[in-house]
Amino acid sequence: MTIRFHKMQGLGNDFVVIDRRSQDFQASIHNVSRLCDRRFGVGCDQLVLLDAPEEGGGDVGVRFFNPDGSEAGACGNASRCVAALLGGAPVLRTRGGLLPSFRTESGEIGIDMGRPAFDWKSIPLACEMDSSSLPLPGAPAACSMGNPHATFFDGLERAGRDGAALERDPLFPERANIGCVDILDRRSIRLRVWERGAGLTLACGSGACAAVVNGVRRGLLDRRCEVLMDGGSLTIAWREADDHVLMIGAATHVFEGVLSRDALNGIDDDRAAS
Ligand SMILES: N[C@H](CCC[C@H](N)C(=O)O)C(=O)O
Repeated sequence: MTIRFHKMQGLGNDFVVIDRRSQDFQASIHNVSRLCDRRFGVGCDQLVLLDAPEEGGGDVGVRFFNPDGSEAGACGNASRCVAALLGGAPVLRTRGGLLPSFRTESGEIGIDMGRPAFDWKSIPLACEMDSSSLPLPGAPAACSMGNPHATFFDGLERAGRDGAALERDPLFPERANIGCVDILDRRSIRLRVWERGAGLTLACGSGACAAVVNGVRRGLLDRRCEVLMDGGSLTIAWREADDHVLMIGAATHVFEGVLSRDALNGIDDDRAAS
């Protein structure tokens, strides 16, 4: 038995996409971590599963899993890859909500990432507090884009230096993605993200959305920004009319593959992640 997959990347943030509308795949913690492993499996920053939309609406159900087996409610770069893979302008049903997609004249892919959330219970944070400035060194701002993000505005270095500890700070009961910003001007920033359950990546789409939103909240950025990351750049616009965040950037299909189920041994592992 084998499993067909697509390998895709958005600004070097790379994904394995498995369409479960035509084949079985159980997203056990073991299977996810083995498949994401760059030596024992295919290797990727996140595993992306496509399912029938069912009652949730949208054209396709999309779920995102980190290499540690944890599930993420949002994944911006992977959402653009799924939209590119399916063609047209599909509406993705994610745990973070329904995400419409579109294609620009230049061939880039846009995703409406919906509204950010700032209240402590939605992010979530450990207790009630002002999420625009957390009681941590560097006073980050926090928000949810369907997944939790903390954004620091004092340079890129913290991501690699303190990301692992900050991801698991008790302030974040579901952990957090840690974004570190170097402001170039009000309409352009550099960003590096230590991703929850994945570590440093070359780019983070939901992290780019969170960085712009948090920068606007802090009076540091305009609502439309170019976000430059190690793997490439995204255009982010936080629309005033409806509070939605639009993300536009590249998405690339790298190859199609066939995975031997032997590679996953324990495929029917009963520790199902979902
Ligand atoms: N690479 C993704 C973010 C993954 C978020 C995941 N690490 C989480 O647990 O929230 C992106 O482009 O938005």
